[in-house]
Parts: sequence; C-alpha cells; structure tokens
Amino acid sequence: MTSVPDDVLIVHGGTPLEGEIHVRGAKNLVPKAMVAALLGSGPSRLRNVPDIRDVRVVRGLLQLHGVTVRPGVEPGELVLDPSHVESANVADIDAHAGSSRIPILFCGPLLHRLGHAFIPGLGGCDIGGRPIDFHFDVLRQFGATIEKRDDGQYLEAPQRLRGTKIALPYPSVGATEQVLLTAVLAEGVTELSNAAVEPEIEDLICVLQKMGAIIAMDTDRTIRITGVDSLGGYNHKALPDRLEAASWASAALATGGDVYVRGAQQRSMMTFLNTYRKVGGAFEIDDEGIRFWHPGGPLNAIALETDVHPGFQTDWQQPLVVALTQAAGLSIVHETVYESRLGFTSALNQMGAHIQLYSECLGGTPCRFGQRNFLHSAVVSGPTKLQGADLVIPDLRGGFSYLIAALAAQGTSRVHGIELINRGYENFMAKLADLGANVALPSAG
Ligand SMILES: CC(=O)N[C@H]1[C@@H](OP(=O)(O)OP(=O)(O)OC[C@H]2O[C@@H](n3ccc(=O)[nH]c3=O)[C@H](O)[C@@H]2O)O[C@H](CO)[C@@H](O)[C@@H]1O
Ligand SMILES: C=C(OP(=O)(O)O)C(=O)O
Repeated sequence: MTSVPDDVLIVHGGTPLEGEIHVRGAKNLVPKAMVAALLGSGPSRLRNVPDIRDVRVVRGLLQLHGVTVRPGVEPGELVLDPSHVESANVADIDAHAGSSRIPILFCGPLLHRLGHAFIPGLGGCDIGGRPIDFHFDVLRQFGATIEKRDDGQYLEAPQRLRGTKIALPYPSVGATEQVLLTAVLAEGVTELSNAAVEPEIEDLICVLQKMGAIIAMDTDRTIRITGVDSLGGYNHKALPDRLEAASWASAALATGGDVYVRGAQQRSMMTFLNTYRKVGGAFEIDDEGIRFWHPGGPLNAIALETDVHPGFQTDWQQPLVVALTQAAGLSIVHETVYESRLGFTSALNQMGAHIQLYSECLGGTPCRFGQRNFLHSAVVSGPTKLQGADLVIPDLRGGFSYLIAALAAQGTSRVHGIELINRGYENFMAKLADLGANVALPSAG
C-alpha cells in the first residue's frame, strides 16, 4: 500500500476566489540567478526573491560551497558573496540529494572556479523521465570529464573549459542554462543552436550581462557567447513568476471568481492570455498586475498544445485543465514537453470530471511521444460538477490543480501532501485566506 503524506489541507469547496494576491520572482529564474553569483569575483544582489523551498535549497547548497548568503536591505533581497568558495568544505553535500533540479547547474561555475565538481542526485517533479544527458553531453564538449558513481556525478576540468559549437536535440531550458553558465567564462566563442528562449532564460542572460558576459541572441534560437576572463557581481530584480500568476488565473476561472494578481506581467504571459480569452476568461492588464475573472455564462472548450516558448508553457497546463472541466464541449490537450504530465487527471475523474487519456498525438503537431505509448493527450468533456474527494498531491503543478479542483467542487476535500506546493508557491496558505477560500489545517479544527 502506498503511504499517504500526513500534511493535509481540508478544503470546503464552492466559494469563488475573490481578492488580490502578489506574485514575486520566478521559481524558474531565481535559483539560477543565485547559482550565477558563483561566477562573480564580488558580491551580487538579487531582489524580488520569493520565500519558496527551491530558493531555500539553493541557498543551502551555495552556503555549503562557501557562498555567504544574507538578506539585503529591502524585503526579498539577497546578497550573495562568493569570496570564500575556494576554501569551502562540502562534506555534507549528500544531504542535498533529491532536493531539486538546480544542483546540475553548479557544474560550469564550479569547474571554472575549482576545476572539479560533485553533483548529487537531482529532484524535481516526477512528470516524466527527466534525463540529464544533454547537460553532460554539452559539458564534455566544453572539455569536462564526467564519472558517474553511486552517490552522484564527479566532474573535472583539467584545463580551462573551451568555447564550442553545440546543437541541442531539443530546446531544453536546463541544458540552455547549463551552456550559458559554462560558456561565459570558457575560452573563446560558444555557439548554441536550438536553444530554449523562455523569458526566465532571457532574464538569466540579463543577469550574466550585468556581470560582464557577452551574449547575443539571434531570432532563430541561436545564442552566441563570447567567453571573458572574469565576471563581477550583479544587482538584479528577478522577473515575476508567470507560472504562479497563471495558476491563480486558472483558479479564478474554475471557481467562478475574480483575482487581481499583482506582479503579473503581460509580456511573459501573452500565450497564456490568448488561451484564457479563448476559453472565455476575462482579464484586464494595468502597470502593476493583471485582474483575472470569470465573466459569467458558459466557458468554451478549446484545443491546447503545450510547447517550448513562445508556445503554451507546460507548467500552465495542469491548473488550466481544471478550468476546462467546466467548459462546454470537448477540449483537447496535447502535452508535448513531458511524457507523463497527465496522470493527475485520474483524481479529477474521481471528483466527477470526464477526462480520457490517449497515447496518440491529438493536437495538430506530431511530437516526440506519439510513437512511444505515453498517455500524453487528453480529451476533457464538460461541463461536469466536481465533488469533494480525498486527494494525494503528485507533483507541484498537479498539487495546485488539486487545490483548485477542491475549491471549485461541492463539499469537502482532504488534500494530502500540501508541503510540496511550497516548492514553487510562496505563502500559498495566506494567499488562499486573502482570497476568501474556506480551508483549514486539521489541527486548527
Ligand atoms: C527549475 C526549472 O526551471 N524547471 C523548468 C524547466 O525544467 P527543465 O530545465 O528540467 O526542463 P527541460 O526544458 O530541460 O526539459 C524539456 C524536455 O527535454 C528533455 N530533456 C531535458 C534535458 C536533458 O538532458 N535531456 C532531455 O531529454 C526532458 O525530458 C523534457 O522532455 O523547464 C521546463 C520546461 O519549460 C519547466 O516545465 C520546468 O518548470
Ligand atoms: C516541473 C516543474 O518544476 P521542476 O523543474 O523544478 O521540477 C514546475 O515548476 O512545474
């Protein structure tokens, strides 16, 4: 029998979410900008840092590597000082195994600084195989040697890493960041083709440019990096979390509510906003954020395909699927980024949704998973009334989706494993309370 986590939230559904919440810096940028501080000769200042688990994990890892991390003058500011990296004692690094996906990005900076690196096993959401072959292939191209042992990967750079010509088999976000964080101090020019160009990557490039890096982005997914001999610190305000913002937008739609997301930015959410409008959601953009609401009447079924940027971001998919259970007709969802990101729908079906999974590519575009028997397409038929249920959170976005479903449902749900949500949603319990959600921890009665 699988064990059920004992961190439970009791959700009494049926109340529309209404009010205002604030999103701060992006989970998918902030930890990487923190790693970039390792490349500098002086301290860096990062602002708009959210208090989420992935930030705490990277903070711990950086401290283990000799980086001093302390709060700055303004709330959400971190000052990262890498002056003592060379004398750090990393004996306890095993304790960080399985914590997040970020440790793999320490490779380039540590190789430049120390000539060697040890990377413990990675964590992150269980939504597919999540191999790291691209990362090691590119590091080898820069001149690193890699040895896999039982406890993790040992890397060495006997000489200064050299710029190289790299073509990624797929525009992987992490592998693109790996190249950036390695190429900036490598000798000569690196040309990366088929790069990922997500807004968080552009923001990381802004961070690196502030440190003294020379990075040019072409329009065709090619990034050219001219290596420099040294980098300084940076002062940067992290871009807001477009993934968290979209989650609250989906929650507003699914519960028939009205939520102002302070900090949400149109530019990084254009594809989401187009889809939101097609489904029948309303939004209004101002200089400080975006108001999202359900305008009344039926929602529209849509065809949705996730993709790399500028396509529909995969991390937006799970929360929006809950809103699609309330749309009239058949919606089609084709998940092309992760092979196993639709498993969370079986719990929605237990709540009354009608979602059928398929291994064929049901969107317009055949993807990498079509011939491989992965259930990566869904047909959602709606609208269906949802009923409260006992739910066990499977992954970060799936977890938030279960919260949305429980809030939209009639009756009471018990959502187990809520601690996982803290990995990417700052203070979500307080935000739920601010929006009038009827939720309680069991100990609070
Ligand atoms: C911390 C962080 O920023 N996480 C984000 C990052 O994850 P992450 O950087 O892990 O995602 P990738 O873009 O690398 O993965 C995309 C696809 O490439 C494949 N792949 C990737 C690397 C590799 O070495 N080999 C390989 O085959 C993956 O299995 C996946 O199918 O981008 C994803 C796609 O926007 C987001 O969903 C995650 O929220
Ligand atoms: C998949 C995600 O994150 P990670 O890469 O950190 O597992 C996510 O944020 O939805």
